[in-house]
Amino acid sequence: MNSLPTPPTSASILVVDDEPDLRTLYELTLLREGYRVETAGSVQDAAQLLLSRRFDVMISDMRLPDGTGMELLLQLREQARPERCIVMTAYGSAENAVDALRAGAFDYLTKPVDLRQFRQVVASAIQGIGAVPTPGVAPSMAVDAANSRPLQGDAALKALVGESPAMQGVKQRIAKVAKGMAPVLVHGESGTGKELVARALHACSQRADGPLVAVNCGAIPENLLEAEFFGARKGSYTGATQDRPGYFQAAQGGTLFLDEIGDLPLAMQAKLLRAIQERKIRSLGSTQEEAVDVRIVSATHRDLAAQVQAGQFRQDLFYRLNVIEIALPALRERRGDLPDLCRALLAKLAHESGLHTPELDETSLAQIAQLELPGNVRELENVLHRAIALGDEGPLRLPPSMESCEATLSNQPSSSTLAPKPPQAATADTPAELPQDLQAWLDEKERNILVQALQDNGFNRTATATRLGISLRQIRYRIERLGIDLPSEGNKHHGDNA
Ligand SMILES: Nc1ncnc2c1ncn2[C@@H]1O[C@H](COP(=O)(O)OP(=O)(O)OP(=O)(O)O)[C@@H](O)[C@H]1O
Repeated sequence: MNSLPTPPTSASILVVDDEPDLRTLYELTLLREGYRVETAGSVQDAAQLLLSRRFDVMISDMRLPDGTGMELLLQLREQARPERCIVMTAYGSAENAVDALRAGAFDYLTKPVDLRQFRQVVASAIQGIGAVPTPGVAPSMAVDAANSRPLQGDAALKALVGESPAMQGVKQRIAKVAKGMAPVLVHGESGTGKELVARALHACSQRADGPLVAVNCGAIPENLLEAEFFGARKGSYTGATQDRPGYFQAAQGGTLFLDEIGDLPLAMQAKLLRAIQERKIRSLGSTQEEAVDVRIVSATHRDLAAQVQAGQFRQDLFYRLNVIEIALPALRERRGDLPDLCRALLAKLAHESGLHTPELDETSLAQIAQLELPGNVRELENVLHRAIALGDEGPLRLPPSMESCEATLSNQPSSSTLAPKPPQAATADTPAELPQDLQAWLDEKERNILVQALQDNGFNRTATATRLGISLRQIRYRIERLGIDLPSEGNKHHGDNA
């Protein structure tokens, strides 16, 4: 079967398809790429081959005469085999593809298979296996080699501070799903660390050497979305004086992180869905389509399922993005992580600002424990930033006049060691009735505070940021996120190429 000479360390691939012509086409395509190939026409034949040897990758059609590619995939997973699986599904059967990804397939291809895409997906599955094992070598080698990026991935996981059971679960899930191509949707309140999760997914994947492109979907003007995502050819719109790559091109071979995906307008959702399904994009003003090899990680603080119900988010796109979900806990659900978080954030802030790292003693921790912190870790970071900036030598103390904290102090009785807040400060801001939609309620509060502070500071963002104890980047981000219109200056920051 395998007649062409192959390099001694080439990867080995098993192709399973019952149509002899297609089998030959795939086999020849792969042999030309320098891989070693075996083929099988049924589940039984494939199982027989798998009994006798290991492969690096198995590519299987979904529908086979005596079963399904899914059965083979599940068998491999049950036996904890190292083969990466690519399944081929009929055009339009999105459910099969999603089910296969959920069951642990590395990736899927839609029939009729585009050979360029076929080569790309296989290359992507092989990439990161490292020193590709020759047949007969212990399977663990392939697994170890596939994990050949422990330091980068470890560092990114460590940046996600917190050892509470909820955070341990999140980190385990990241490590488990990082290696595949399945789209991941990260869900969590604002400030819970969704971007850190996306970075960890990228760093733990075999794409870690490729780019990570982070995009805030809510911050791009609607008329620029298409050009920003897919690129634009010179002259395609006023101001396009040269060819410009889009986020998809910039993320080629890496990860595209779509933050605030729930803010994407419906028209753009349709275009994004097409790009994800076809894995091809067309730059604005171009007649040519180009293939893209990008892993999609998206994030939202919204309830996307509810947005689907309300007709604000396309169900098919939701289905595509949400193949794997990672839910990030709010800080109030993991209060036990506060000491570790404070230590890590203080060290980071002190390093960034050149200020000393204050000691955290029981009193400082007790003070911090009194804060509700509805803005999660980002709010904790802001509180600590202000405390360092305003504090004296010695252990960290929250300044009694820390106005931005007043609203967040809990109603619980203050400890005598704390700088006590008048109870009315806490209750004045507490709604008579609990909000139906906490995030919308918090957004509204945040918006009012920002508008007030911007007005007080003549719409100078730097002065407003200083007044509120947050960084310029954060205030820009919040202004964009909450859609606050500034009288003179436009906000141009939307993509953030890491
Ligand atoms: N577990 C964590 N460990 C350390 N730092 C964290 C953690 N979670 C969040 N942070 C810090 O909090 C800030 C906000 O995090 P991040 O931007 O990832 O949140 P987010 O959930 O993406 O927020 P948003 O929805 O508002 O975009 C960042 O400075 C980040 O480094």
